[in-house]
Amino acid sequence: MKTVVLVTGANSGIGLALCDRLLAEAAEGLLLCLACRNMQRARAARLSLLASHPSAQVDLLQLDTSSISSVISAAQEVKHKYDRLDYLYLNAGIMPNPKFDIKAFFRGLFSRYKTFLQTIFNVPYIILNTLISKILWTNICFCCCSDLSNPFCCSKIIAMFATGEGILTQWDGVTPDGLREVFATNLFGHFLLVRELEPVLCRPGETSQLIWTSSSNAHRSAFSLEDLQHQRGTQPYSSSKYASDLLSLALNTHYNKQGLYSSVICPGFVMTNLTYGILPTLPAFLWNLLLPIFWLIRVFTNTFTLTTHSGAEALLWLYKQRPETLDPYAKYHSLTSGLGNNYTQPRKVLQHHQ
Ligand SMILES: NC(=O)C1=CN([C@@H]2O[C@H](COP(=O)(O)OP(=O)(O)OC[C@H]3O[C@@H](n4cnc5c(N)ncnc54)[C@H](OP(=O)(O)O)[C@@H]3O)[C@@H](O)[C@H]2O)C=CC1
Ligand SMILES: CC(C)=CCC[C@@H](C)[C@H]1CC[C@H]2C3=C(CC[C@]12C)[C@@]1(C)CCC(=O)C[C@@H]1CC3
Repeated sequence: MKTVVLVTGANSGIGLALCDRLLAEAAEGLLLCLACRNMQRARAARLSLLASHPSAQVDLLQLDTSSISSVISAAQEVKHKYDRLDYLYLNAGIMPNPKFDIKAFFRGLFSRYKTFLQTIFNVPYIILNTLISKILWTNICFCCCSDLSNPFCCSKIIAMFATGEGILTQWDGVTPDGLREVFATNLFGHFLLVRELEPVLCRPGETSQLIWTSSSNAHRSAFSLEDLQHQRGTQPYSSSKYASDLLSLALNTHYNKQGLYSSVICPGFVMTNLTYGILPTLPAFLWNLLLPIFWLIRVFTNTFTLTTHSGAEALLWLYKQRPETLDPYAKYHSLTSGLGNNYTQPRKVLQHHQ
């Protein structure tokens, strides 16, 4: 009997890399279903997978997670075609029209200018302080750096690179169903899919796994139970990802006794269609020019996984785990060391009392 795996948003980026890695791991025993909104792109993805894994069984499913009717008919098709679903990767996601806020970026960077340099060059605090104070006394950046002795200054810069917090602006729309687009695509459509697929996910005596592609950009401050769809805020992506972390926890409470387990992963910062739009003046291939800078940043934060192959690390790692052994309060991070080695690390994301 083959292991049935369904991946949403499988035609590009991290989803496609995951499919490739799953097939490299276990092509023979796998029945892989690519769930995509655009069938032309889905067919192209299928062909590229079959080119490197000719013996693989790869099915296609039309699914637009932002549309209630599409989710319901896709779920019907799955239940009709397969009598089991072992893994459901909830990966499709959007961050509409993200823009890099250059002002906020430099404000964040230079307000901690001295501490940043201190870390990079590892110059003792006292020498650096004297030097920089003399050179930059009149520099406004220096004025901003009011708290040199604060060891969190540098970690704040690293956090800015790791999470993108405070340096991105986004946009959100409304779907024909009347839902906010980011909420519907990233969260609600997936939730509905899980509910609709209950009969094939919850089978007596067997386990199945739900695996959400969340983000380091998931912030509690962006999420409110009173405004689930994030109609009133400016961080819809962050809100939807935080909501997926919470939902995963709730699904565990609800479904574990029926053999269904849910986990969240964070792929790190990966260069994909989702991120290419962030620097709009830069065509996708020119992003590669930034690679040396990104490799340098990676020395300070192992969250710069950069490639889709590396970003899919935690997704693949979870595939190999027994779900009962996983920590529902953890987010599993794809990480890449300064030397380019990929690994997965659980990090506590939600405290029991939250
Ligand atoms: N790149 C990064 O740095 C990070 C990405 N992530 C998350 O990883 C996941 C994958 O994104 P990534 O690979 O980066 O970006 P991509 O844009 O390459 O992949 C997103 C996938 O989701 C699909 N998708 C979008 N909207 C819908 C929809 N309504 N219905 C069905 N499928 C849809 C896209 O299809 P189509 O090709 O038709 O647009 C595409 O296949 C997302 O959930 C994203 O939030 C999380 C953290 C960091
Ligand atoms: C040198 C230079 C021009 C740096 C700018 C880099 C930024 C464009 C990236 C730094 C951290 C990145 C990041 C994301 C987008 C691109 C950055 C802001 C995400 C927000 C993308 C979507 C996610 O889910 C999380 C990512 C966190 C890190």
